Amino acid sequence: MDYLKELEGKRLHDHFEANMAAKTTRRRIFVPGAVIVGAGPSGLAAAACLKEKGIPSLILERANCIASLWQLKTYDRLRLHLPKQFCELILMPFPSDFPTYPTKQQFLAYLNAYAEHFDLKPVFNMTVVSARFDSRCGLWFVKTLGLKNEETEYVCQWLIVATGENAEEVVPEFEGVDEFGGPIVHTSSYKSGELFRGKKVLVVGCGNSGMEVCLDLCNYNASPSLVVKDSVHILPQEILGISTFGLSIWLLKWFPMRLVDHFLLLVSRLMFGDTAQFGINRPEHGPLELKSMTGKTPVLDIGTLAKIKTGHIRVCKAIKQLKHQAVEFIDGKVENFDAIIFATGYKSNVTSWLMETNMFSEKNGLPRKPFPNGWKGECGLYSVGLTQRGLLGASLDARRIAEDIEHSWKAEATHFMAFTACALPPTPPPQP
Ligand SMILES: Cc1cc2nc3c(=O)[nH]c(=O)nc-3n(C[C@H](O)[C@H](O)[C@H](O)COP(=O)(O)OP(=O)(O)OC[C@H]3O[C@@H](n4cnc5c(N)ncnc54)[C@H](O)[C@@H]3O)c2cc1C
Ligand SMILES: NC(=O)C1=CN([C@@H]2O[C@H](COP(=O)(O)OP(=O)(O)OC[C@H]3O[C@@H](n4cnc5c(N)ncnc54)[C@H](OP(=O)(O)O)[C@@H]3O)[C@@H](O)[C@H]2O)C=CC1
Ligand SMILES: O=C(O)C(=O)Cc1c[nH]c2ccccc12
Repeated sequence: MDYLKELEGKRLHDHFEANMAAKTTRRRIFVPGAVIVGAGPSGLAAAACLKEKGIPSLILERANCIASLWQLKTYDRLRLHLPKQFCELILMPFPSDFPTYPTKQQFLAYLNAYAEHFDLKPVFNMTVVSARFDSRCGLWFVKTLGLKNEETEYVCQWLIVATGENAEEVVPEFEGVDEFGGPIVHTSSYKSGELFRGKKVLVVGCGNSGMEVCLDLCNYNASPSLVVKDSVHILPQEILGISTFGLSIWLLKWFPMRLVDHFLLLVSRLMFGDTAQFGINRPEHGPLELKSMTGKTPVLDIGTLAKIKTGHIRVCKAIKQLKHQAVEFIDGKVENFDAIIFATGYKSNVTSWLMETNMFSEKNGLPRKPFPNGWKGECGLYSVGLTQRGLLGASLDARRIAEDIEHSWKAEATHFMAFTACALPPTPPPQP
């Protein structure tokens, strides 16, 4: 009994101490210019565009480095899957000796050079937990927690959301997860197939991550199986040496999307055959139409399909439930597996911290207005890199945001000059 009392007393004391610590460290900082949430490629591009126009900004980043998605949550053999000209950030090209599809290390070196060139110094380990607009003073109040839960409130006129479409992992729930017994990981913590040599691995999800992880597993002599729940478009990364993405953009200048989709599907059929014969059905809508309607990115094949054709990667139906070291599929088949890798994608986290309901959809945390208009909200709120158009889309957003802020920045500077000119005493006439 005494022990319980002592425990309760200690709990109250700890609670009091923690509260005091948090209270004593609470700070409020006024930021001239914009606060940017997220130091990924989008946040960096926005800050660079503002800097170029002489507008100050402060980037708040929850991780301890820039581009944390690329640095901490991607596998070793990752390369950009679009050619470099579609992935460089605005205002600074890739070095000319970069290959067409830069490696993850090259892309990170470029991003570090970018931050250095524009002298961007994000505040790291600073997680934004809420942001609200106060209409009485016309300012944003951005609350953050540091590593020791210390609270800081940043106050600013412009708020730029750059937290990405991949802010949180999506991990579906299945009956029997606790029974499985083997490793279960998300692709964000997968580095290479080394740990899975000789193992039977089930990869759940057939987006670009799932497809590329399967290929990597093959290269390490693991035996991957791939869950294709519904359907997916697989396109060649290049058509006769020309990037499929580049070719599509060019064709879209001349032809309607449906026709370009027909072309892409025809060429894919010629190059791959009918993917349905390997258990991979194509969606009802064409690849570009589906991308623009739902944001679902087609898979750009870098060799996975060949491994499916040779049987090195097996295709499975959706999962019904997990069992001890085994998985039951909806077609009734039960198969043994040593490990499961969820390649089930990511989601935005904006609605969890932004106290504003107009600009972002509750459903997916992305701007309600479709591309190219999703970058601007109300009351000085902006978003960059959330229009499902990859790095190219982020650069476009960053440019528009900086141009927009520049208008009010200039207007205010003129206002301020006029105000100081009136408020200051007149200059005394020169002495003879
Ligand atoms: C494996 C992979 C490969 C890709 N390859 C390509 C490609 O080849 N070409 C292409 O165009 N696109 C590609 N993409 C799309 C991808 O969205 C972009 O590459 C890019 O990373 C997007 O940049 P971003 O800054 O918008 O988001 P992110 O890179 O995700 O950066 C967002 C940052 O915000 C931070 N953050 C999130 N929440 C908070 C918070 N509450 N407080 C503070 N900070 C926060 C995160 O820690 C992160 O550092 C790829 C994506 C993945 C996952
Ligand atoms: N080399 C590169 O440049 C690479 C780029 N990327 C990019 O990164 C982003 C994220 O890609 P990725 O991680 O693949 O995520 P995606 O969201 O693109 O794909 C997730 C996949 O998981 C499937 N899925 C979701 N839930 C389940 C479930 N319960 N059972 C079975 N399958 C499920 C989805 O199917 P459905 O849609 O039917 O629900 C979808 O096929 C994309 O933009 C992608 O293009 C990724 C890897 C490499
Ligand atoms: O979102 C991604 O993963 C990208 O790489 C960018 C992208 C934008 N539109 C596309 C259409 C086809 C393939 C990739 C993209």
